[in-house]
Amino acid sequence: MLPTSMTESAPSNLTNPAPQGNGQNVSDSPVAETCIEIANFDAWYGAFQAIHNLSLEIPRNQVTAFIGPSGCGKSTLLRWINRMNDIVPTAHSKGIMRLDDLDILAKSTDVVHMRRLVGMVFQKPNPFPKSIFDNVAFGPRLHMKLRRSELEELVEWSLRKAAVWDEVKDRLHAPALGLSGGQQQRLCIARAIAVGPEVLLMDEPCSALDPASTLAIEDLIYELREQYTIVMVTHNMQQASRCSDQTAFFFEGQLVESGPTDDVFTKPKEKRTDDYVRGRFG
Ligand SMILES: Nc1ncnc2c1ncn2[C@@H]1O[C@H](COP(=O)(O)OP(=O)(O)OP(=O)(O)O)[C@@H](O)[C@H]1O
Repeated sequence: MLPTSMTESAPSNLTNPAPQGNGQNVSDSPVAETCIEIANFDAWYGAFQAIHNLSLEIPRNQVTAFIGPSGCGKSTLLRWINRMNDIVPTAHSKGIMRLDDLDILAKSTDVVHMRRLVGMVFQKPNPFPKSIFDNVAFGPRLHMKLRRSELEELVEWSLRKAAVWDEVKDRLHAPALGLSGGQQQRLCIARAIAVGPEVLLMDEPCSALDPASTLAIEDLIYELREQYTIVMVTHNMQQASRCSDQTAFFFEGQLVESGPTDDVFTKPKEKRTDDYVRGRFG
């Protein structure tokens, strides 16, 4: 059973602080609905093709892990899902990438709006050099018109959801950079969910953390999928098997196979997957 803080719904009078999808938990539904559709997707850096004709459906309210050896294109794909590669001048792509009805790759898509729907958490926690409160309030101040009391309510809701409220509630106006690495990463998750995303992208979110903080973030990821669709890049096979529902294995810019995590780990269809998950290369 989830702790109270994780089951509370968002403050009712706020503008879209909760996920903007249908909020349906996949465990109530026999067939997972697709949240992100990727079809015939190719991506390049200049003339170098980093992703080849990749098609994948990412189910709603599940954790999907991207695994594969270094340089196989996991981060490239993740970064296209919220157009982070727009800032890389040589990066270009073609194919289909949709979040529900939103065409992620279309030039006409409002990237600021899209990034509200698709939040990102990075390898190294990257709080702003501001207070804990101001980190979480940053997005809502930019996107929502809230009264002070509403903003305070939303900051508390987000910090509770990210399972860090109890540790920071007495020092909300202290610098975020004074928190431990694990607390900073949970703060970054709170900052990401404060604007009401549907999807959380996580690029090796635990790689800079100690084992105890890693377990805390893994528990959090698993619980957050009740409300968000999560896509996580990880090099840690135990982590993928502990906290993902679906796993996609990439090799040299291609998707080798994807499916329920148990199947990919215990009865993979492809020999390359079997070799990788058993640690024979990588
Ligand atoms: N900004 C860039 N400019 C040029 N090439 C890039 C750039 N970013 C990534 N690449 C190349 O694209 C390929 C895929 O890289 P990517 O970072 O997506 O792999 P990855 O699977 O996430 O690797 P890792 O697990 O090491 O993070 C690699 O060959 C990489 O060198």
